[in-house]
Amino acid sequence: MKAPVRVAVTGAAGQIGYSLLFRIASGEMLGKDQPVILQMLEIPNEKAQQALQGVMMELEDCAFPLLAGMVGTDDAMVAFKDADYALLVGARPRGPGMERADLLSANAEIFTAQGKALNAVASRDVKVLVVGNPANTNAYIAMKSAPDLPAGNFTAMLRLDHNRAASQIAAKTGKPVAAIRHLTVWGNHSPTMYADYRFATIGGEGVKAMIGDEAWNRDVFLPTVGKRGAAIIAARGLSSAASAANAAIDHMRDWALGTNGEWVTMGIPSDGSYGIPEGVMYGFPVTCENGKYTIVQGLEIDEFSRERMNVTLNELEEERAAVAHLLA
Ligand SMILES: NC(=O)c1ccc[n+]([C@@H]2O[C@H](COP(=O)([O-])OP(=O)(O)OC[C@H]3O[C@@H](n4cnc5c(N)ncnc54)[C@H](O)[C@@H]3O)[C@@H](O)[C@H]2O)c1
Ligand SMILES: O=C(O)C[C@H](O)C(=O)O
Repeated sequence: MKAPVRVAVTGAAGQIGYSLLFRIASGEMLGKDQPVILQMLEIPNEKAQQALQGVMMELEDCAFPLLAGMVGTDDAMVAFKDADYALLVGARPRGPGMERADLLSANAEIFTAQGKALNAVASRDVKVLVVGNPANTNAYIAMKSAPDLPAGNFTAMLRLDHNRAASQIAAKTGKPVAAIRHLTVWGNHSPTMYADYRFATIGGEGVKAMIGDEAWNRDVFLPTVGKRGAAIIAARGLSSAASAANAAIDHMRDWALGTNGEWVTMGIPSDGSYGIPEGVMYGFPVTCENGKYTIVQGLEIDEFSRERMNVTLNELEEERAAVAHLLA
């Protein structure tokens, strides 16, 4: 039996937490041979802490063979202590009358504090996934607040967008979703994201040629994928939770256990590839092996794609500028 690893999850009593924790404890994220210790963080509020206790009771009641321990806390220094994996889900939601800038600064405070706590107490190899919105900028803030950890340990979740794009393509082509390869989503987890199937294949055949409909790409596919989060909120009255938790599991599993050469999308600090300025937390196509991700290189960027990639880049740069004073 392997030694247990420590998995920190913030916002553990929230919607996504409820879909996520049980799957981590059952081995779906890190493998059926990998025991885990769950270190769960919630806000210092009686109701939230009580709800967290309830979640922990249920985790106990599952008698998961791989669940080697549990910690529930309101202290980030406890939750992140020696963490090997950290899923930062808890964030401040947008309230009535709140502008995007207010949301950015409310979350900047949370992710500055959590970045500092990770810097102080987490494993030096900790793999961090930020789910809480605005995910890319929150991940950027946490990364900047943790100068002693490698910047590449911080990632943002674009995998839900990637999975949404795959399902739309499967529906359009009538092919199984599992057969789609080489798909990606560039940029920000926001409606400006650029879902790109120009390189995608199904059974070795190019998806672009198979669909052969640029108007569908521009007028149906891109808006459907980009606005899917809003469509779910409109339908459910709550934001996506099970699909978001599923994407978080996919992201961490692939990062930790590898993709066997297949592309997945991760929000990562740019290394300058594809003209995206270094350090910007941007969705890229990557492959993963031995616990490391590598950006897929050499893809041709046509004029339409460059335009889309710049729109989402500009939005990220605006978000970065809006929080810059908090990171000084
Ligand atoms: N990146 C993505 O694809 C994606 C997809 C879906 C949702 N999200 C985002 O994920 C976040 C969580 O969604 P949810 O539906 O679970 O929300 P939720 O409101 O149900 O749960 C969030 C939980 O986080 C807790 N929390 C808030 N601040 C915290 C802090 N500083 N430390 C620890 N816990 C804290 C809250 O008390 C709450 O229990 C939201 O920001 C949502 O917009 C992102
Ligand atoms: O869109 C949202 O606000 C929720 C989430 O980020 C999503 O994509 O479902």
